[in-house]
Amino acid sequence: GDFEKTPGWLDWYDGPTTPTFQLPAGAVDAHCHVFGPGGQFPFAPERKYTPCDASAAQLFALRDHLGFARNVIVQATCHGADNRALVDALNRSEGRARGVATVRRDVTDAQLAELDAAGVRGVRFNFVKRLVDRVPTDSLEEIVERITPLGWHVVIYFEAEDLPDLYDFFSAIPTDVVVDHMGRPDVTKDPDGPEFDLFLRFMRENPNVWTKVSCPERLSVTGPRALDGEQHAYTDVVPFARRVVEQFPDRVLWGTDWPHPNLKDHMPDDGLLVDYIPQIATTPELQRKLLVDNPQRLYWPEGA
Ligand SMILES: O=C(O)/C=C(\C=C(/O)C(=O)O)C(=O)O
Repeated sequence: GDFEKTPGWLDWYDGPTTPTFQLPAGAVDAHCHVFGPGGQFPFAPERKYTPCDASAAQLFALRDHLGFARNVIVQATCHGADNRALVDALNRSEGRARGVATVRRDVTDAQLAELDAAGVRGVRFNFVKRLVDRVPTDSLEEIVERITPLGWHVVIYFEAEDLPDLYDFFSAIPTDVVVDHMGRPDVTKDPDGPEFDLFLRFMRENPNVWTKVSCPERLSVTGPRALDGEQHAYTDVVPFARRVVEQFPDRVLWGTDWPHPNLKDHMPDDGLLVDYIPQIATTPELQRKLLVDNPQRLYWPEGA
């Protein structure tokens, strides 16, 4: 059916510039989504927003335009635990995409096997209250038990204020754990202050924990322009992301987050977002780890 977009919805940026920054060969966009198309893959009744359509073909066209070789496609909450759009995109990717799904505790072994065969390599646990209703921890623990034999990992999306309460639960997850967007730090705080140090301590104490250093456009308070007018500079986010890349160079990932759900005040040009990367990964070696080696090790461990 036709789905009315959430009022004020910002569609993804049409006609992104060609990045100035030359992505290294084999670069992976390790965090992106597909939405519907709603006529073919209906959005979930329990969703908390209704997006525009954003197809696999459009995602792969952006991949090629920006110079990425591969994608990791993450199930968006607007599709709930209905992973059909994700599986369809993986099937269309000719082996160039892997997936992170959303499952419920009653998922069957056959369904897990089907997701694994399509290229799913992890599940996502979302704790952002504006996106999902809270899932009881015992359900999540049961899902972890079910996916561990598959060699899958757990992607977690939470807000920094919730990390203290979730710290022990996250630290007990036995698989690899990938944090979306650094756990959304409050970038008005001191990057060397106690709030961000809790996240850095979480990474120090748990060598199985990785993080995406993506989505400056979600975290920035100063906005896309630097004082000198440079676009997509997100200068208040850079110190946080640089610290993570330099302290944990082998456990960081990056993604465009296309098609950028729930942005309110501006829609980034994905070409300029790619140009942001050298500000947070400042050497070719760090860029290769962030964009090639790390996502390859986690999502294509079998090799190229
Ligand atoms: O795309 C992101 O990573 C961020 C958001 C949304 C989702 O992840 C989703 O709906 O699955 C958000 O902060 O609204």
